[in-house]
Amino acid sequence: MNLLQWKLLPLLTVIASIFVVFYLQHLSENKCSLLPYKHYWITSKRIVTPQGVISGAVEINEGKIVSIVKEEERHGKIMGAHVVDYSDAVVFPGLVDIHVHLDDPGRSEWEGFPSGTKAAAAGGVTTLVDMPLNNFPSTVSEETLKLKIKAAEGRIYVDLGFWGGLVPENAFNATALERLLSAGALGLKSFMCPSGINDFPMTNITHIKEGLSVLAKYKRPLLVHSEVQPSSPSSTQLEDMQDDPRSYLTYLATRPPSWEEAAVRELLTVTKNTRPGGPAEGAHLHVAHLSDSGSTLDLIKEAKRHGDSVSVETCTHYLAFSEEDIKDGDTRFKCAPPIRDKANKEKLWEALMEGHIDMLSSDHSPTLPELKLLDSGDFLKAWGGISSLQFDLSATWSHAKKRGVTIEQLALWWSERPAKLAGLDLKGAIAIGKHADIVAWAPDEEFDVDDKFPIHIKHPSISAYMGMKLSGKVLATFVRGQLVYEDKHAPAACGTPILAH
Ligand SMILES: NC(=O)N[C@H]1NC(=O)NC1=O
Ligand SMILES: [Zn+2]
Ligand SMILES: [Zn+2]
Repeated sequence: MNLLQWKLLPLLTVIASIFVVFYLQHLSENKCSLLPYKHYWITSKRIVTPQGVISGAVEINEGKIVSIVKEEERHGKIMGAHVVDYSDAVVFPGLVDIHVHLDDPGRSEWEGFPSGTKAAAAGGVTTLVDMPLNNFPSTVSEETLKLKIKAAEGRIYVDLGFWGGLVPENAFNATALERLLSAGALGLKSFMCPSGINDFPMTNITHIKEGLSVLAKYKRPLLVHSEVQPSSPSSTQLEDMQDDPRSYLTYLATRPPSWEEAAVRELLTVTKNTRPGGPAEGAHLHVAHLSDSGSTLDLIKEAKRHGDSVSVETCTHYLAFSEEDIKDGDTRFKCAPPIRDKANKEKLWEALMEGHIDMLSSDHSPTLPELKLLDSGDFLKAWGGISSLQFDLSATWSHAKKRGVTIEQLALWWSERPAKLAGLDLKGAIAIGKHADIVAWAPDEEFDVDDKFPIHIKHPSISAYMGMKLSGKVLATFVRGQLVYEDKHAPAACGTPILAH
């Protein structure tokens, strides 16, 4: 018995210590990141900084960028340090997508925070700003914003900010708007036409004027869905209602460019107030998802020349597709304002490259596949909204590179300017002191978006990008220094809600 004890005891001690070591390792494992360290360097021959593309190294410590060195200055500096080398791949500021509908809480079966933010991480998008509608209840008060922040807790894989809603119910109630802004909404969003969601009613220009005067105090923007439905529909629109609802042209004719033009014309009567010395100085008006590159854009250019504080975004789908590509019945492409013809698309690209369109967004607005009515292909009844979030970067790059767009321009449109609009000082650039929000991607690598491709949005079948070949493959995504995606996601959802103060 004694002898047995003497033999067993050391064996038991060894087994126990193995367990202890494993347990401690497990405890110290950082579930937020696929990297085991917090202080390291990222190296690449193509690092995109606001001062240009450099070959060199970026030092990251405790979630922030602490130094950036060029190749020729690098020697010795990173000896003995942890290095993640991306060689020829592009090291780019993480994308800031200021226009997404994640539908959480309340309609998370449409998308939801976990799948939406996982798709973002897989696509190189490190910050999202969620729209106040399609979730339920709509985010139009301090209380409803708090519900959203609570729903995001422990369920987001990238950082997430929130727009509040400007609706008739709160537009004349400055106290309610102030409470919503004080609770952290980065700005407000309103619609000048029916939003498609009953609990988010449209605003008129008086509501918008009131909203701007409150926003001026907070120096935060108002984003507007700028389409106005004429009070009496034109004869062509009435005829079109009897046309084939499966035809894309039928749908296109129901929302002509004149809707966008009429909305912007009205908006510009109040943006005068945002000029220096004006009654709404400090407020800013942002035209969401411009599709019309004609008269609507001309009006915006003129307002900018006069010193109005205005900006405008267009979306990936207006740059990637045109009316000519859309097959009858393919309601995956239904959105508002609609995707117009090829000549319009080319003019949007020109306007971007000339600096008249300031930035890009996805307007990722998914729903349940049943509501896209893919079986009947009825463009008039199907849900309007494009599912694209994971392919923001690759889809824009695939088309941009054919037009001689530089990688620095892409960073301006997708990171720096949207971060600035949303007031996110620590986001949007690879620069010392900023959050280490970074995406490494291979600009020449092509891939097919098909059933074999890991798509993370909840309903891949309704994505407009299914079946496409894209270039610009995302290799790795870092949020505040945490490697959140590299072929797989980090185990834990460690994105943080971003609240304005
Ligand atoms: N409610 C909603 O998401 N609407 C969006 N969908 C779309 O195509 N345009 C929008 O504004
Ligand atoms: Zn909209
Ligand atoms: Zn939208």
